[in-house]
Amino acid sequence: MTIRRPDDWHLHLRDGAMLEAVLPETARHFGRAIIMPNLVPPVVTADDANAYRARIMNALPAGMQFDPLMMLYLTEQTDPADVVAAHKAGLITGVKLYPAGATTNSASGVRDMDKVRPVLEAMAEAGVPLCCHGEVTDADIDIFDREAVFIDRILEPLRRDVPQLRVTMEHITTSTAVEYVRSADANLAGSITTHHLIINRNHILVGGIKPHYYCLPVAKRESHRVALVEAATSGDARFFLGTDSAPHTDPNKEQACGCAGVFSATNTMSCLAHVFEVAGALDKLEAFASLNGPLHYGLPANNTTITLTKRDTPVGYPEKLNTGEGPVTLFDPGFPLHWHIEA
Ligand SMILES: NC(=O)N[C@@H](CC(=O)O)C(=O)O
Ligand SMILES: [Zn+2]
Ligand SMILES: [Zn+2]
Repeated sequence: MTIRRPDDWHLHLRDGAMLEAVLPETARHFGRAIIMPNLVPPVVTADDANAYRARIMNALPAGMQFDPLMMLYLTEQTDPADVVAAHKAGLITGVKLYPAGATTNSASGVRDMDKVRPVLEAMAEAGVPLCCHGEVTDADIDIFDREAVFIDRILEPLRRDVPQLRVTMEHITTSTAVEYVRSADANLAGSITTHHLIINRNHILVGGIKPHYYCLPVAKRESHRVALVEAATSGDARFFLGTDSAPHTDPNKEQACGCAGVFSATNTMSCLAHVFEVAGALDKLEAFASLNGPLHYGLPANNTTITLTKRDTPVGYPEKLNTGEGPVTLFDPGFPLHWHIEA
């Protein structure tokens, strides 16, 4: 099966030795990716984004083609003029909202949505997309409810007050989010990860705790996974791939307080072909991975292709990627992957 080259609309490349190790894993199959700005310190200004982009291009092995789409990390100090100018100059694709404390390296994120209202209004006016980590952080809200409460308390009021803002609810994990995106106008889209199409919370918790399946938002019960598969394989243009491939070294995952994040860049396309085949929707894979994302961000689809071939012999993906910072365990879907990718 040959499809347009896919893009990844939510990717963590990190920096330094980790960046060098993980970048080829994405660039091998993907044409572009939205690069998450949650470095330490975060990517908050156009200058930061420019410098980070240069480090990424510098780490790209000779002969590989890849276009990193840069994001700014929204803080309560973000200057609306800097954001609008950076977007106009083509330096950034959008701005990322992390509710403070919601996930990895989100301490500089937003505590009070009123403080960022001027930036969001300027973005709506200038057509700058907003990407959201859609979870509230209130201590009294159960971790399995944090996405649904984000819709009620943050996203719906924001979209009512600033309806022209183009929003992606990223890495959605619930049928509530699927329904919310379906019920909205074209200014709202939902990205879905590879792992949330494959695992539910049992994978994390049954038979011993599995740190390599722990990510945020945390995987929910099976009925939510089924809703995500239905959305992804439906062909509905408002749903597209954002892998949220988020490498952490094994020592950082396998400990009493382990980091959140699943690393799936290497085998994502084989996993997706499997999921779409099981759903009887291989003909919708191209829309989900290669067409719907560019449509939402107002970009053309890639003009090169990749070919996926199903073989009797499974693909021999390694269990771990060795990086200069230590080993990173690759997402294990729990079944053999027979779809081979030729880029
Ligand atoms: N998804 C995760 O569990 N972790 C991401 C952050 C994020 O996307 O929320 C990371 O940076 O490690
Ligand atoms: Zn997130
Ligand atoms: Zn992420």
